[in-house]
Amino acid sequence: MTPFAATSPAGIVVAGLRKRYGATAALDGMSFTVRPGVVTGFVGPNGAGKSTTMRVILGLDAADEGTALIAGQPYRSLRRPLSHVGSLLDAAALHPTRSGRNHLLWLAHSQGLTARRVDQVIEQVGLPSAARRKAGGYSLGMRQRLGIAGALLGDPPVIMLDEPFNGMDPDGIIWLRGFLRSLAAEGRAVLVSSHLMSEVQDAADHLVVAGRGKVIADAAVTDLIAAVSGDRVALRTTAGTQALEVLGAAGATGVITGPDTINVSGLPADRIVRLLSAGAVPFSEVSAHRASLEDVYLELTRDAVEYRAATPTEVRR
Ligand SMILES: Nc1ncnc2c1ncn2[C@@H]1O[C@H](COP(=O)(O)OP(=O)(O)OP(=O)(O)O)[C@@H](O)[C@H]1O
Repeated sequence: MTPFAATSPAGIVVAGLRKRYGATAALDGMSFTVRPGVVTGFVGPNGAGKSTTMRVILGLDAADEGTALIAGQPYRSLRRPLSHVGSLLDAAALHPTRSGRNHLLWLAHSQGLTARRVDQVIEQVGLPSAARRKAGGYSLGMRQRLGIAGALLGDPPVIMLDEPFNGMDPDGIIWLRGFLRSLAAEGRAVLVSSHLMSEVQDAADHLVVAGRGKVIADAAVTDLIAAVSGDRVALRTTAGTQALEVLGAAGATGVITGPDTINVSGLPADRIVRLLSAGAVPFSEVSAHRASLEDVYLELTRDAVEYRAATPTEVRR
């Protein structure tokens, strides 16, 4: 191994990418890192700059400013690129009269890879029964699987998939989540984009949330959920006034949300239980509020959505 290879960072490092298309700033300082052994979800509303970032990483588009490196090198200087990074950008980009297997053979031969490797990846993505049929007749879900097989051909340490859940049925989605996790468990750096948070749920360990060409959050999924959940605790009690008095005296604030429900902030759930018990205040439930990934996404992207349908009130105005 050369000293350069030994010291170059693994995975993907994107730093300060800027790109304009006329008046549109598609990328406005996009920066993040995709680490080995981790599935990084790349999410954000339509037009956030996810596809442009991926195209720049793959050298298909040039940035006006900034750098995008794979294992410390720009894509264009990688020798035998399929063995460094596997990608799926557009599942529809297929020769319709060629079979799925022939499509992969053509890709493999261009990189000095064997037919045996082609059959291995077909097996891995669950496509053996369809591999010899014309790709033009494939459903979008099957095209996604074929595209993922192509990304795996060179057994690369970095995998990058743009909207791979698109068009997949529920079984396919469950399969892909597990598959992405297994690729990361083998030590690969996996970047997967989606404009739907629900798709990357249970697949990504880390999230890069993009909006208007830059990163608006970059954190572990568990940290993001904790931050958006806040310290709210849901309390169910028939003695609301008494509960508010006891908890208020200990520094908490409460908002009555229903006939026997209160949202409490400022104290952890176990302390609330102890205080209510000590004050002989009856209660039937105390539960820490846990935000869903969907809540996290909506909270973070509220100001970054480029195309939002007018609400009925806005229409009436
Ligand atoms: N070739 C192009 N010519 C002009 N504008 C472009 C081009 N490619 C992207 N854009 C614009 O750049 C911005 C970012 O687009 P991009 O496709 O990267 O976003 P995205 O996050 O991938 O969105 P989506 O989820 O819709 O694919 C958008 O405003 C888009 O209209």
